[in-house]
Amino acid sequence: MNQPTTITPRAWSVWLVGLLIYFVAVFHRSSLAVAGLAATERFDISAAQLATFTMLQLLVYAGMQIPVGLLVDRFGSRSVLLCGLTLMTLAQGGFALADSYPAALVARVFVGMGDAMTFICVLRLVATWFPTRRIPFFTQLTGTLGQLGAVLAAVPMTWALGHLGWTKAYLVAASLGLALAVVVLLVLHDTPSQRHLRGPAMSFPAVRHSLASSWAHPGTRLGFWMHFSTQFSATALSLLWGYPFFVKGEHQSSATAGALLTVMVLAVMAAGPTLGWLVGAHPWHRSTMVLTIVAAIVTAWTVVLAWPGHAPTWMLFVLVVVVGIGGPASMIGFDVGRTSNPNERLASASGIINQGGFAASLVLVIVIGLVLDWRTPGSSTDYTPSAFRWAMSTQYVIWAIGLVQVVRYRVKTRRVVDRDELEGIAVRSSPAV
Ligand SMILES: N[C@@H](Cc1c[nH]cn1)C(=O)NCC(=O)O
Repeated sequence: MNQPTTITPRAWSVWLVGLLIYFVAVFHRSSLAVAGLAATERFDISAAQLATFTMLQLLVYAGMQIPVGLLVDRFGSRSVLLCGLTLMTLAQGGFALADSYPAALVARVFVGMGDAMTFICVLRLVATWFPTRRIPFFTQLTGTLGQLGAVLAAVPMTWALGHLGWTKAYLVAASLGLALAVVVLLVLHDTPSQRHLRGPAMSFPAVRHSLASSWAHPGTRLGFWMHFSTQFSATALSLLWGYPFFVKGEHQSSATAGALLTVMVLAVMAAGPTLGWLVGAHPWHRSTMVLTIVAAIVTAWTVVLAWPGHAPTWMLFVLVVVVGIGGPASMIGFDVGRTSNPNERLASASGIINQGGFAASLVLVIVIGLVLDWRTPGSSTDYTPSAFRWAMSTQYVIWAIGLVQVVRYRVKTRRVVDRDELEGIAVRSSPAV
């Protein structure tokens, strides 16, 4: 399959449809964040049971990445995207109608599964439909614009829950998927010349060989550890702990806590395209960019956590901007995976890499909860600033592991990658290393 040399109108339409589906997936994934109070009342559950929704979703998402990557390499993006969209739509419909906690948990598991089938498919479409030198930019743009789904989940969903009630609000959300499925059927082709791209049949030895070959390349491991090190802080803050940390740990008002989380999304928007351009122009320095960004995140957290009393509001804004940049920085991992694997292993390599950040986020979300409970007397959830300081400091362990691994695999990858060839990739057409 030849790489296109220009961006055709069909490439734009395929990308827009893929982006819309990813946007809807981020919307569904985040749609519980503003419904916490309504959920505790509807299902009569505690804060810990509410947090279980988020953990379960992250667990399913991370656990599905490798199987989904293999499915995309075997059946193509179009088929897997349709399957994911159908799952998300049905599951969100089920969540709308669920009236017990177990039923709601089952629905969230399937939302997580459908969500897990989205991003890797879109990455594969970008890598197939766009000229090689444009891939890093459009990959970043996809990740960045998709995050707007979280904004849609915050504002209109709050309105819908207040005005339409739980069932109607979630049913309307679910119906987005029906319209999109029709668009996928009409518009989306796996490649410029094929509606469906089918890879070789999957036998157990073939799957094992393909995964082992991807993992054996130090570039795939470098991508994994890059993704692992960069995004967990932003994910843990945006999905669960940001609001309580700012309000209870840093004595900010609810309005300021909301503004801080919104600014984090704006930082993602601003940083994504810039990083996409930088990665396309300087592929040899991708790991240096990641190391610099992680160092900045660690520094910002250290200033906030070491500040006597609670940190000033301006410093918290600096924190969310720097932490937010970690989201787009994690996308650099996919680019390293792309230039380290042949096309037929691209999606499964992306699946391996995508596990990194979500596994780290899941561990952090759980550990923060455990440390908060440990540092708070009795069974109260009235967490103190000191308890939050302990809990947030656990991130240092994850950063330390991630940074050591990024440095190790950067050295190993640079040994097997030819710099001229890699930088040539930015202007020629065939991914090689
Ligand atoms: N790091 C995210 C994407 C991102 C881009 N900018 C901020 N976040 C990622 O890995 N995404 C996968 C997904 O399914 O969302």
